[in-house]
Amino acid sequence: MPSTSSLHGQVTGNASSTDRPTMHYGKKDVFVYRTYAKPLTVNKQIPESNFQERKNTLFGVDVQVALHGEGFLKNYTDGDNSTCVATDTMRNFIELSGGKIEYSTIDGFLAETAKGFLKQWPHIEQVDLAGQSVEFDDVPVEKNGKIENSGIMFRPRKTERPRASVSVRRNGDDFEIVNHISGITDVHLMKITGSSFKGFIQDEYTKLPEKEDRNLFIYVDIDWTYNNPEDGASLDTSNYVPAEQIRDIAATIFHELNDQSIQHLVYQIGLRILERFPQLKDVSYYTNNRTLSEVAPTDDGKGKVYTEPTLPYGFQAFTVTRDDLK
Ligand SMILES: O=c1[nH]c(=O)c2[nH]c(=O)[nH]c2[nH]1
Repeated sequence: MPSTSSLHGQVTGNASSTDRPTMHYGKKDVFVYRTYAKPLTVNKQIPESNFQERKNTLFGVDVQVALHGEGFLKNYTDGDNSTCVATDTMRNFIELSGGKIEYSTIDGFLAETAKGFLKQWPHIEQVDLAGQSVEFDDVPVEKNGKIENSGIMFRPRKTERPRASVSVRRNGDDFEIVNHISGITDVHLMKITGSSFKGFIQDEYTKLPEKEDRNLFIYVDIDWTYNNPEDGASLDTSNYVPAEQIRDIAATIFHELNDQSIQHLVYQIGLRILERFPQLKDVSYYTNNRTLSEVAPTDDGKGKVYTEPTLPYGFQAFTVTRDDLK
């Protein structure tokens, strides 16, 4: 089950031509930080977002790699390491790749790095790479009487981190992207009014009261795929959909919809995303319900006092596809 803290896209699956579907190995938590990477600029303005540019002055990513190939079998069966690429070597390769490629997205960095692995070691059949952004915000400081972004000083941020995963497979002399998912993790949004939850099954197990109006606090991970994986995973970003625009669509729909449940909300967000971006194939969610527990109304009658919700938390998973738009 995915969690809000896990790396995107588990690097598993049957990719080898052997009949050993689980044979793969690699390294996780390879951190790459690059200063002065290429900026990502917006391709299409949408009404829900004023996002213009991801400057990438400090680009950080937490990478996971896995290699597949029949050539690795003898490492297991014979203790013969002659084909073994040490996982420490993989780590070095990824870190150095961070400075060799002109990428502006995690997706582009991962896809090009995967191709680099296939070029460097001819017995590798497939490379899976997953990466989750390590986000830094430019810190506003006083400069000549005005508050402006520092440009050289940053503070880390734990939420709203773009992520991607790609699998690149050798196909003769060529390389083929066989899987690509783009996403954003840990979008945390709370709406203090304008959400309800009622009409659910009432039986001898039901304790939850119906709510005509509740606060709704969700942690959501959103992932999307492209009709053509090259649009999302190449260094040319002219058809790329920035995670910031997806995040802003989610917030706008949450704001404007009188949602009947989290299920109702995520479906509407998915429809809007697919409407705005025809190059996308589908949008998937994993939500976590962190709705605050109500303690009491305030004495002045204007507000309410809440406290943290207690375990366990509910979750929802759903994929909206182009068929849902019809
Ligand atoms: O939006 C919600 N969906 C549910 O399925 C659910 N179940 C629950 O207890 N609270 C909620 N809220």
